[in-house]
Amino acid sequence: MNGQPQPETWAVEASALRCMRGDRAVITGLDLRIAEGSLVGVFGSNGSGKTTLLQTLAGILGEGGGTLRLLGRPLAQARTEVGYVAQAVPEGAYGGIDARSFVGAAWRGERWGLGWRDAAPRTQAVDAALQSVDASHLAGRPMEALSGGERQRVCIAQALVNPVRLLLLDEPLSNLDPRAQQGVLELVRRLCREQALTVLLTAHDINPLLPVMDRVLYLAAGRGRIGTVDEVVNAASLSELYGLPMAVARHDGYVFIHPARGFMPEVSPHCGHGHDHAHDPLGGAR
Ligand SMILES: Nc1ncnc2c1ncn2[C@@H]1O[C@H](COP(=O)(O)OP(=O)(O)OP(=O)(O)O)[C@@H](O)[C@H]1O
Repeated sequence: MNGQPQPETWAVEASALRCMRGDRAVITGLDLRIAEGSLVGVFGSNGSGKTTLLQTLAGILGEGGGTLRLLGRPLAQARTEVGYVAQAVPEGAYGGIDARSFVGAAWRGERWGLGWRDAAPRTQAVDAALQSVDASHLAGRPMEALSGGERQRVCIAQALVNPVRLLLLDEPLSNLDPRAQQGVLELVRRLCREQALTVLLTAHDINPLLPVMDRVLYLAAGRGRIGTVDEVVNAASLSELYGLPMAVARHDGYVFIHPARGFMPEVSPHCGHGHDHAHDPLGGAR
């Protein structure tokens, strides 16, 4: 792509991948190659399968067919090097836990119980994870008392408490104001650069990601297309993907995507996630 040398090991390599919800294929055939250390924005209408894809890559949902390799290995062998941050949990779901305990709860030593021998490595891992997201000062604060942006940082720290190389973030920008969104994106960009971490990040609005992402993955109608913004986000490419005539307009550095004869609210730059998308004409694969 773009004449760039191709890496020997892809962070994500999928061919004809099917992603399932129960017995239903949400994504019917996805070809994907993502270079290590890249930041990929994952977009698509409500129900197009963004969460399903991330949960498949995280090994939470089983694959329904095709091939999938992560970090050069079959998913089962790479799983411990994959971190996943789910969509925001409802208020009150943290049960009074503080940020340090929240991060530490994911440390893999917890699985076998915490003996005195494990306490020091766990403390070190938690401190390092909080520090890597500039959240050391939040360690003693209850999760419930954090702002949305602070909480998102701590959630990312939790995913980094084990030595991961692929980080999957499901809508980390939702319900954040533009400044907090920018803070999270700068953090993610830095993690890619400094730790060679590969990040897939789902979002509804492409615009905040334009300055930071290396590749766009657009999902529609059970399929997906990956490339640079210019390669993917244009009328011809999206029309083919959706199977509908799509229009892409650029104005003042913003990108607007909508059906050529309609309205698709979730990709407006001002769209948050707090309103009803039920009339979205471009819902995912049926
Ligand atoms: N727990 C579930 N059980 C069964 N079907 C589900 C479940 N979660 C999602 N689905 C279905 O799978 C399809 C893909 O959903 P998914 O959440 O992956 O889409 P999405 O692109 O992340 O959507 P959104 O933008 O609304 O978060 C949808 O049709 C949805 O109804």
